[in-house]
Amino acid sequence: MLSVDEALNILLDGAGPLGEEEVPVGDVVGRVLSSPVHARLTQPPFRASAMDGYAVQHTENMGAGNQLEVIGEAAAGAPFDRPIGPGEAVRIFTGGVVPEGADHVVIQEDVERSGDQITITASQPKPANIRPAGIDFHEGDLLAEKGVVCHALHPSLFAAANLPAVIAYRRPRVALFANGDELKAPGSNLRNGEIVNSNHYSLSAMMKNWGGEPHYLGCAADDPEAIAAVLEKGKAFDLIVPIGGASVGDRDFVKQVFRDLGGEMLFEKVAVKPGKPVWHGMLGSARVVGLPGNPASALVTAILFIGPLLNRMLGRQESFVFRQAPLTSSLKPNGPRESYLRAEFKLNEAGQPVITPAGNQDSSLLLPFANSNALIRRQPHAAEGIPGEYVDYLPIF
Ligand SMILES: Nc1nc2c(c(=O)[nH]1)N[C@H]1C(S)=C(S)[C@@H](COP(=O)(O)OP(=O)(O)OC[C@H]3O[C@@H](n4cnc5c(N)ncnc54)[C@H](O)[C@@H]3O)O[C@H]1N2
Ligand code: MOO
Repeated sequence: MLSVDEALNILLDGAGPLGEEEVPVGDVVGRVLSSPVHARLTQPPFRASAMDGYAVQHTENMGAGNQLEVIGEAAAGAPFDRPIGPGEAVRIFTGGVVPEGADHVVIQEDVERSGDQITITASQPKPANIRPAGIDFHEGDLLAEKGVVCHALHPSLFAAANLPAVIAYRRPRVALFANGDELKAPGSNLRNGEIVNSNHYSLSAMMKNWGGEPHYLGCAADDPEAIAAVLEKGKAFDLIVPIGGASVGDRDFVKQVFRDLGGEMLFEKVAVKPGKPVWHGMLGSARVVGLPGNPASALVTAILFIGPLLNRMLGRQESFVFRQAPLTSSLKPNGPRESYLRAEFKLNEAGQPVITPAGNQDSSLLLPFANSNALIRRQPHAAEGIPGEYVDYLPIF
């Protein structure tokens, strides 16, 4: 059986970005830039007042008792269009254009005004309260590199640089479908043997977080024709993710139908626990990653395989960064598969990082997974783990 690394190498071989598109700045959060973004203007575009007050020419020993004549007003968006000279002042507001000739703004708290006369009431030791043009960035400056994943600060940064849109990699379109006669929608009256169809909800949420565009194509019955129909639909997508029917049961038809449709199988099993039946192939131009039906198996294999694949399809190269923390409880010796244990990472009462594996690691369980924020990685045949021993873990959620 392939190791996780061997399977990842096959899966990621040849995977790369899918194309580019223009994205309005308001929608860039989570998108990956496909080219560097440069400022289209200098910000601020002019010398701007940082305070409400009076723009003046600063003089040595300027301070209490100095009188100046107010010759006009400069509000934000409405500049005063003449230069000012010694002894003159222009009423100015925060964000207003500082008139030519002025190099200082006396804040209004330091001034008494009487008609068009102001008298300064406090020492003004040096020129202040003016933001030079371009203090934030200049036209042409690099705002964000190619490959950056935009976060909540980028929309305002790009907008402030006068950019209505930027160019990002197209999001991979993912078709996912469930299959199984026993699966019913949430809220159904379940008969004996039926369970709720739940995997695609969290899988879709994770794929969205990884930058993909998930489309749920529904739940196919355990019937080759139904599965063929949904796989055919999936061919129009970048990635097809069948959920369940991956194993060896008589009614696990997905892989057989995939082959009958001309699919090329690239691997069928991985030495990983949970998730051994995860499989991968090509159907036309669509990549296919088949996930096992057990919920924890589906979600762990999605983290291990679909996350990195979407990352590559978005032009990114990063791989997992494992961290280390000491165990709070013991672990049984590991079997022959690389294992990923649902676990909670936290700081203990002494403020030290610790990690606690969930008590039950059965691959059908969702509740302990939902209460976890990490996966502990155990190598094949790892010896018993003892409390205090450092283990590798992958932060999730
Ligand atoms: N003889 C063997 N039996 C099994 C093997 C094996 O190697 N030999 N592998 C086991 C492993 S490991 C796993 S994992 C499971 C996975 O099997 P399948 O991918 O074929 O999954 P199903 O049989 O379709 O379903 C398994 C389980 O999960 C439930 N399920 C399926 N889809 C959903 C869904 N969308 N939402 C919620 N729950 C779902 C399904 O009802 C079953 O209970 O096979 C072992 N067997
Ligand atoms: O690998 Mo299965 O996912 O062990 O239950």
